[in-house]
This record gives sequence, structure tokens and C-alpha cells, in this order.
Amino acid sequence: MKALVVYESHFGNTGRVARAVAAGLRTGAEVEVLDVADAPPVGAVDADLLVIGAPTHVLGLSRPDSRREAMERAGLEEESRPGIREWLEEGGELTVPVAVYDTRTHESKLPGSAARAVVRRLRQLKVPVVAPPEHFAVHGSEGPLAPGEEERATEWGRGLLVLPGA
Ligand SMILES: Cc1cc2nc3c(=O)[nH]c(=O)nc-3n(C[C@H](O)[C@H](O)[C@H](O)COP(=O)(O)O)c2cc1C
Repeated sequence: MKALVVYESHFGNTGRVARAVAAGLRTGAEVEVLDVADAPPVGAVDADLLVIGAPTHVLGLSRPDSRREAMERAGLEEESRPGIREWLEEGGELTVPVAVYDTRTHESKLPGSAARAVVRRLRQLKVPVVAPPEHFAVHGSEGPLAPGEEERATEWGRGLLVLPGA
């Protein structure tokens, strides 16, 4: 089995979760982990399972404005970064089974979730989604991840191997 983990991350937390999920998947799959900036177009993904990780921005998926704000806060100089939203919208048709997670702040009372937004969209497109959206907590906006979240991510990754459809 081949799995691909594609993530968007500005402060590094969603990337850390991606690598932790990959560690769990590696117990039964060949796994590649890619920043969305380096990922192939979504229609060209060649894997048996795609895991998508995104930071929650303004209750959902990032947009150019929220990414600009995150990059400024993170002290990143790049002009612009691609986001999961654009990757999914612009890269063709996704046919691979998918599992989705997000990161979001511990402190927020807001119900938003980037992962839920992705799953809603994929279901509309009839893409098979093999697991409910999962969430990992960060402190504040910039992290670090809350204690135990990386271990939980590894367990979640391992659990994806035994789901029907994955
Ligand atoms: C512009 C912006 C908007 C955000 N909006 C939300 C939000 O609506 N709900 C939430 O729980 N966290 C929110 N956050 C916190 C992010 O979820 C957090 O920065 C992210 O999980 C960190 O992931 P990263 O280190 O991979 O970038 C926001 C952060 C930024 C920069």
C-alpha cells in the first residue's frame, strides 16, 4: 500500500502532525510526506490513500489573506504560499480515498475546522472519505502542539491502515 500525506503549515505544527501521522502509516504502508507547495496536482496523485492536513484559519481553510497574516506572524518572507483550498480546487479530479485532519487552537471557543470544510467539499465531489475529520490542538496561534498530540497523530495514522476503503 502507498500513502501520501500532503499538508499546509505556516508555523510548523501541521507539518509535525503530518510526520507523526506518517510514522503510524509506515507500520503498514510506503509513505511520502509533502508540503502542499511540493505536491503534484491533486489529479495526478498516485497513492492508495491520501491524507490531507490543513491549519484552521478563520473557521475553515486558509485563504490568501489569512496565509499572508500567518506568514507575517511567522516571519516568513515568501511572496505567497499555496494552500490546500487552491490545491484541491485547481489541480484536476481527485480519485484516491482520503482522510483529513486539521490543526486548530486549544484556546478557541470557535467551532471552525479546516478538516470539516475539506470533507464537506470532497463528499460533494463524491470522493471517498475513509475517516471522520480529525483535529489536533496547538497552543495559541503559533503552537507548539498540545502535549500528546504527536503520539495521538501517530496512532490515528496507524488506525487509517485498517479502515475499509483505505
Ligand atoms: C489568520 C489566522 C486565523 C486563524 N483562525 C483560527 C480559527 O478560526 N480557529 C482556530 O481554532 N484557530 C485559528 N487559527 C490558529 C491556527 O489554527 C494555527 O495557527 C494553526 O493550527 C497552526 O498550524 P501551522 O503551525 O501548521 O501553521 C488561526 C491562525 C491564523 C494565523
